[in-house]
Amino acid sequence: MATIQQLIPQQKRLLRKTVSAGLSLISSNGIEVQSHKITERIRALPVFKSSQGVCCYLSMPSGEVSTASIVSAILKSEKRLFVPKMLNKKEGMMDCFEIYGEEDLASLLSGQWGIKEPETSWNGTPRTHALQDDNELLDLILLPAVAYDRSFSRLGHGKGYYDRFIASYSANDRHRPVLVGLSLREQLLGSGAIPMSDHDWRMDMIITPDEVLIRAESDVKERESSSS
Ligand SMILES: Nc1nc2c(c(=O)[nH]1)N(C=O)[C@@H](CNc1ccc(C(=O)N[C@@H](CCC(=O)O)C(=O)O)cc1)CN2
Ligand SMILES: Nc1ncnc2c1ncn2[C@@H]1O[C@H](COP(=O)(O)OP(=O)(O)OP(=O)(O)O)[C@@H](O)[C@H]1O
Repeated sequence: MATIQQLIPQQKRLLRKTVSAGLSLISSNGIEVQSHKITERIRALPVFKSSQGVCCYLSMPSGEVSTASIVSAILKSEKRLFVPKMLNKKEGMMDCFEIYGEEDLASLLSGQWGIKEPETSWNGTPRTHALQDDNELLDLILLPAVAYDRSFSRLGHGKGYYDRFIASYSANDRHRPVLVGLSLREQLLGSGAIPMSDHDWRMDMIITPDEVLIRAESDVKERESSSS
C-alpha cells in the first residue's frame, strides 16, 4: 500500500489543476487591482523596509500576483534586486541574478511561460548572483505560487525550483532569507489544504490584498509587531 508521503505528488497535481482552473478566470484588470494592494502592503512591511537584498520573481502574464510595481520600487530604492533564472530545467535548478536598473530590466527577454529572465552577463560583465561564493546577498525572497494555505505551505508548479534554491542558499552557513509568499485571494486555501513534503519550506509571511499573515513561530513575528 502507498504511504502518505508517496501520495503527496498526486494530491499536489490535483490541487494545482483545481486552483489553476479558478485562476484562469481572473481578468488581467482583476489581477492588477489585487497586485496594487499587495504592493502597498509589502512596501509598508518593516522586513521590506529594512532589507538590502531582495529576490523577487518577474511575473507571468497571468495566474500570479504582478510584481511590476514592487520591482520598480526596489530599483528606485537603495536595495539590490535579484531575479530568478532557470539554469538546469531537467534538475529544477535556478539562481537569482542581480538587475542593475530600469534600463537593464526593460531589456530582458521573455523565455519559457512568458517569464522574463536575465542573461548571466550584463554589458559584458558577469552579473552578481545569490549562490555565488559565500556572499550573503539576500535578506528577503518574494515568492510566486500556484497556491498557499493558512498553515504557510506553498504549492508551486511542481519542479521544485524554489525549494532547491532556498536549500542551496541556506547551506554554506548563510542565514535563511525571510520568505514572503504573494497571494491573490483565489490562491489562499484553508489551513492544511496543501500537503507538505520533507523538502518544502514554510513561508514566514503571506501577503494578500486583504491580509498580512505572519507565521506564529517565525522570527519575523516579533520584528513586525514591535515596529508597527
Ligand atoms: N514568474 C515566475 N517565475 C518563476 C517561477 C514562477 O512560478 N513564476 N518559478 C517557480 O518555480 C520558476 C520557473 N518555474 C517553472 C516551472 C515549470 C516549468 C515547466 O517546464 N512546466 C512544464 C509543465 C510542467 C508540468 O505540468 O508537468 C511545461 O510548461 O512544459 C517551467 C518553469 C522560476 N521563475
Ligand atoms: N531540496 C530538494 N532536493 C531534492 N529534490 C527536491 C528538493 N525540493 C524539491 N525536490 C523535488 O522536486 C519535485 C517538485 O517538488 P514540489 O512538487 O514540492 O514542487 P513545487 O514546490 O510545487 O514547485 P516550484 O518550487 O517549482 O514552484 C519533487 O519531485 C521533489 O522531490
